[in-house]
Amino acid sequence: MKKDLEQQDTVIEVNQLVTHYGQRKILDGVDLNIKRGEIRVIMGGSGSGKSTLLWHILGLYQPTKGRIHLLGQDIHEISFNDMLKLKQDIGVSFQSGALFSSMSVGENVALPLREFTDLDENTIRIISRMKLEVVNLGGFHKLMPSQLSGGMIKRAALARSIVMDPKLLFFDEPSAGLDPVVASEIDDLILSLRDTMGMSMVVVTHELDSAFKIADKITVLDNGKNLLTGTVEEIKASTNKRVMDLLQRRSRHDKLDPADYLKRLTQENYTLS
Ligand SMILES: Nc1ncnc2c1ncn2[C@@H]1O[C@H](COP(=O)(O)OP(=O)(O)OP(=O)(O)O)[C@@H](O)[C@H]1O
Repeated sequence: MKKDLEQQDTVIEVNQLVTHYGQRKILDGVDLNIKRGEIRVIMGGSGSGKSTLLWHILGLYQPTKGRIHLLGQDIHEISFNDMLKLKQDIGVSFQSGALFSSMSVGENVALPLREFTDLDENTIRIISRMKLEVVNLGGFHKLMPSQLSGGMIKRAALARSIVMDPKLLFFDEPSAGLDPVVASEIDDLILSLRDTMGMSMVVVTHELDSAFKIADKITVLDNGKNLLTGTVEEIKASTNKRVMDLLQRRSRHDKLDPADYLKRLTQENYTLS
C-alpha cells in the first residue's frame, strides 16, 4: 500500500447503506471509505451481498437507506446531466460485460469513445490501439472475440473499460475461470493501472491469492454487513471466526441445516416437507 493512502482524497464513500430485495434485507448498514489510488477488494461468502453492493455503488439500484458519494458527488442527489458526466469517470469490467461477438476487438474497445465523445475516427483508432497496448494486446485489434483465449478476452474487456481513462474502476471476479498464470497476469495489469494511471479500484473476488496480491485494503462482507476492513496483514491475522472460515475457504453454509438456510433466505418460518 502506498504510504500516503490515508491522506488521499476519499473517492468512494458509502454510509450506512441498507437495501432489500422484497422483504429480505440484503445490505445491512454497510460503510465504505475508499481513497484515491486505492485498490479495495470486497470478499465474502456466496450471497453475502458483494454484487449487490457494487450495483448500488454504480447507481443501478436504489437503496432503502444510506448515502453513496462518488468523486465527491452524492449519486442520489445529482442531476441527470452530472450523472452522465460522472459515468465517464467510471469504468466497469464485469463477467457479464463480455465483448460483442460481431465486432472486432478494436471496435469493441472503441465503443465507449464513440458513445460518449465527439472524437474523430483517427483519434478513436489511435486511443483504442493504445489501450490494447496497455493490456498487452497491441496488434490484436483486427481479431474477432472468437479468435481470442479466455485471458485475452478479459484483457480486451479491460482495455474497453479503461478507454475513457476512468478515475474509478470496478471489477467483478476479474480472474474467475482463468488458469493461475493468466489470472496472475490480470492481477499485474490491475496493479499497473493503479501505479501508472492512479486509478482507484473496487474488486470483488473469491480468489484469495489474487486478493492478497492486489489489495491495499480488503473489506469482508458477511450476511450484508461489513464484518471487517483492513490491510492484507490485518485480514490474515484476524481471529474472527467468519473471516478465518473464509480464508480457509470453508463455507459456513456447509454447517447450516437446510431449514436454517431456508429461513435465512426468506426471513420467514418455513418448514421443509
Ligand atoms: N435481483 C434479485 N432479487 C432477489 N434476490 C436477489 C437478487 N439478486 C441477488 N439476490 C439475493 O441477494 C443475496 C445477495 O446476492 P449477491 O449476488 O449480492 O451476493 P454475492 O456476495 O455477490 O454472491 P456470489 O459470491 O455468489 O456472487 C443472495 O441471497 C441472492 O440470492
